[in-house]
Amino acid sequence: MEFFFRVKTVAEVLDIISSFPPLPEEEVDLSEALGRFAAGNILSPEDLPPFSRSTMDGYAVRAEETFGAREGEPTVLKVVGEIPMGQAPDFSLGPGEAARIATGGMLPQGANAVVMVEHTETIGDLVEILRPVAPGENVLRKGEDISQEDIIIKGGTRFTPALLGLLAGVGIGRVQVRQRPRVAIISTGDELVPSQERPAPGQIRDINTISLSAAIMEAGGLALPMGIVPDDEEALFKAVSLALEEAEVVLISGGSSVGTRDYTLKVIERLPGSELLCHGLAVRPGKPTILARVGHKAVFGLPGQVTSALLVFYILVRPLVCHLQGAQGKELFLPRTWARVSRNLASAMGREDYIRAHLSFNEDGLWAEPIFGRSGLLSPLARAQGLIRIPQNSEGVYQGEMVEIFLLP
Ligand SMILES: Nc1nc2c(c(=O)[nH]1)N[C@H]1C(S)=C(S)[C@@H](COP(=O)(O)OP(=O)(O)OC[C@H]3O[C@@H](n4cnc5c(N)ncnc54)[C@H](O)[C@@H]3O)O[C@H]1N2
Ligand code: MOO
Repeated sequence: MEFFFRVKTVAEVLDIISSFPPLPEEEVDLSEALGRFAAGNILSPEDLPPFSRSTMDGYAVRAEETFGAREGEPTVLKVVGEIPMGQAPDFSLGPGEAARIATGGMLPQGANAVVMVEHTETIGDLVEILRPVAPGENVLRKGEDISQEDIIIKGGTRFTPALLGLLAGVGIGRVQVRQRPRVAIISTGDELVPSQERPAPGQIRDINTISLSAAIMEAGGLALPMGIVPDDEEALFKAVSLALEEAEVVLISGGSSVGTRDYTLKVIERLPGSELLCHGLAVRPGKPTILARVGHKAVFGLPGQVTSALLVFYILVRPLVCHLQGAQGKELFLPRTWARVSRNLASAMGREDYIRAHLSFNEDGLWAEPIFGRSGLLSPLARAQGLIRIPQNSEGVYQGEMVEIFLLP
């Protein structure tokens, strides 16, 4: 029997993944850009805010004139007008003058600070300033949020709600992104029935199609579920060939191991122009992972075990789906943090371990409590908020040691 003859490390496979060409660019509305990646740096065409604005309701003043003001010894200024919202003031502030202003109002020429209304007393057309303000106090300077020519977002970075807001704020309505990769999912196994159907004895419902589809969408890809294929080499060959016409990435769930009914490897090797890049990954769980290149497209054989399939997705497929969309650097991976581990964990040298973990805070910071369970069980993963990564060159970690955590979507 042929065993895993090309066990590769996660780092090696990630390196291979970076050699797939990113997809072509397209332009989309801001409303469609959330979670996608900027194709290049975006520079601001203007200042935000475009003029200096008050951050408080009160009086626009010349800060220097308020120095030394206090209750009993106020600075008295003449109120020369009120600044209407949404309009530029049609006057400037001279010495000894103040103007009523609302939060967000445009500072008049001559003013450089705002005194909050609760620190003033009005007497007719005069205002007593009861506390001093420093220059710039209670004011958002023109260009303080973003200056013209500032880089708002770097190429390869994911659009977040706040970044989209900044782009809207400087009048950018459309952005360049890379196309969403289409990712086909083929579930294999004679025992599988569609999840809406009632399984007969010996059958189980197809879980991986839905969990992988959701993971693909979370990563910004377009999920193409191709249905269930029986343990039959010809049927699988046909399904994979069809999937390769439709998608840039094909996931075959199940049949990746070394059993007599595991046809994934045979089928991949038969695909015209296919190049086997990895059969066997130095990771637990997920060892029987396959990756091949067919032209510019990637075909993964994912382990059928429900947790292994999703974990390998997060470790390898998600970075590819992000890379194809132009993601760079840490944007390729799930967000990472560090936590103390709540118990000793053993690991074997030469392989990375990913352990599901419950995350919680106490007075020492973030703690990761491992959740154990075989890879055929899904609820330990469903209960986890993170994955502890034990690197390849480690024999394990001691209770209280800091460990790297991937935060689960
Ligand atoms: N002799 C050995 N046997 C196995 C090894 C090994 O090294 N030597 N590795 C084990 C590991 S680890 C894994 S992981 C599995 C991987 O097996 P396959 O990728 O060939 O997957 P299947 O055999 O088709 O399925 C495994 C398991 O998962 C269930 N499954 C599959 N697809 C789905 C689905 N879409 N929804 C729900 N459940 C699914 C399937 O019924 C099996 O129970 O191999 C081990 N064996
Ligand atoms: O390596 Mo398997 O993927 O443990 O279940």
